[in-house]
Amino acid sequence: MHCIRRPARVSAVCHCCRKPSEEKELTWRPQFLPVDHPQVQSGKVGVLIVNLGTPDAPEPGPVRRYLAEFLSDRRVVEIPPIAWQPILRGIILNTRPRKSAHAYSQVWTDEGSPLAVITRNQAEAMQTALGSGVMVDWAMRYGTPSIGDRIEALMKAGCERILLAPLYPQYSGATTATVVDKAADKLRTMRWQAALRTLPPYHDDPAYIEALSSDLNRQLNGLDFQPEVMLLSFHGMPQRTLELGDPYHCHCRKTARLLEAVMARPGLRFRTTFQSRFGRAKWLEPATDAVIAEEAKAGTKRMVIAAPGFSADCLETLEELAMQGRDQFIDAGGDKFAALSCLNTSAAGLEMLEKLLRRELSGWIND
Ligand SMILES: C=CC1=C(C)c2cc3[nH]c(cc4nc(cc5[nH]c(cc1n2)c(C)c5CCC(=O)O)C(CCC(=O)O)=C4C)c(C)c3C=C
Ligand SMILES: [Fe+2]
Ligand SMILES: [Fe+2]
Repeated sequence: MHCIRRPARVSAVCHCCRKPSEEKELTWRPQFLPVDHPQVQSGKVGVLIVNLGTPDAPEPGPVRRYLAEFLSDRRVVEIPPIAWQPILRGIILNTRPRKSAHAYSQVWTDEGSPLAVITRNQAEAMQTALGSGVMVDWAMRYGTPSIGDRIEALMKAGCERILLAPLYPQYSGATTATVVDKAADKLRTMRWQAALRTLPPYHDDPAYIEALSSDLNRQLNGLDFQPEVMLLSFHGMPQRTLELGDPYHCHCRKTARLLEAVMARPGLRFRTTFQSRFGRAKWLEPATDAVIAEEAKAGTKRMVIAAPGFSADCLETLEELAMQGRDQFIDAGGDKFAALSCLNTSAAGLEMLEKLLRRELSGWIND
């Protein structure tokens, strides 16, 4: 019998051929084993939490590098590279980095970009929650730390099984799928691959809806005004992706419908909108900025906005919604405005995340 899988172990001894990895430990090596047997660590389970990515600094150079990688992903911009790359290199990367760097500088923290800081904190909290039987790490799809490097690190630490957890509740080709592609690119280079599981979209998972409902209700109860309308603003996508069969739009709509029902706040109107339009193509509608202005012009005085599709606060929520959104609302005649936080490391958010991860780890770890 060659090999029986054993519980998690990181050993200096290969548990298959029982070859000690350190030459000095070779007290009993049978004659037939090769002397150059590599060091082996095995039997562990890893979780890799992934989010979109962010520049390394709020300056034009790092933002340019980040945007170049992000916007060259063919799942993000579905224009043939022969047409797109000249526009990207010739126009966008010469104009947008300066503007975006300024926006980033308004939300940057002492510890770094909010998206990276919060994602790291979520991973640390999951390490504590799941215990030492699992190794939890985090990565970014674009920029650093990269998915490939962190998969390699988990495997070097002995993880033979990895749960890849893109923190996108709503699936889209431009987010969830490209994370899986990137992980597969890394595995493609390996002789001995880890077994991979992926966290499915959780847009309608009762644990996610409950977590959102309880955390948003908690934040609403702490406001010093009673909002008339609550916008549920999701990141936009080109309209064409919906027509091509991407489920993202349906997932967003379903999250919004379930959330509104569970939040049960009579007297509060809910509207679903799509933000962060990029480029000239038609994007999903209605657009968040248009609805903010339309509401204020129609006489709405008190508005709150939440972004249920973002697991962590980032440029798009802290600058675009909380800062620009407020200005748009007040300039158009509104009076009171609040942008609510994402689930981040709230108690409700972490409890939900632990539940989802434990479920997907089922059979790999003891409950
Ligand atoms: C939550 C899901 C996201 C989807 C869907 C999404 C699609 C998408 N985004 C762009 C272009 C940009 N997005 C940018 C920032 C950004 N996008 C998401 C999430 C989704 N994007 C996040 C979490 C962030 C914030 C990153 C951060 O560092 O805080 C940016 C960069 C910022 C800027 O220059 O404005 C761009 C550009 C496209 C084209 C797209 C769908 C096809
Ligand atoms: Fe985006
Ligand atoms: Fe649908």
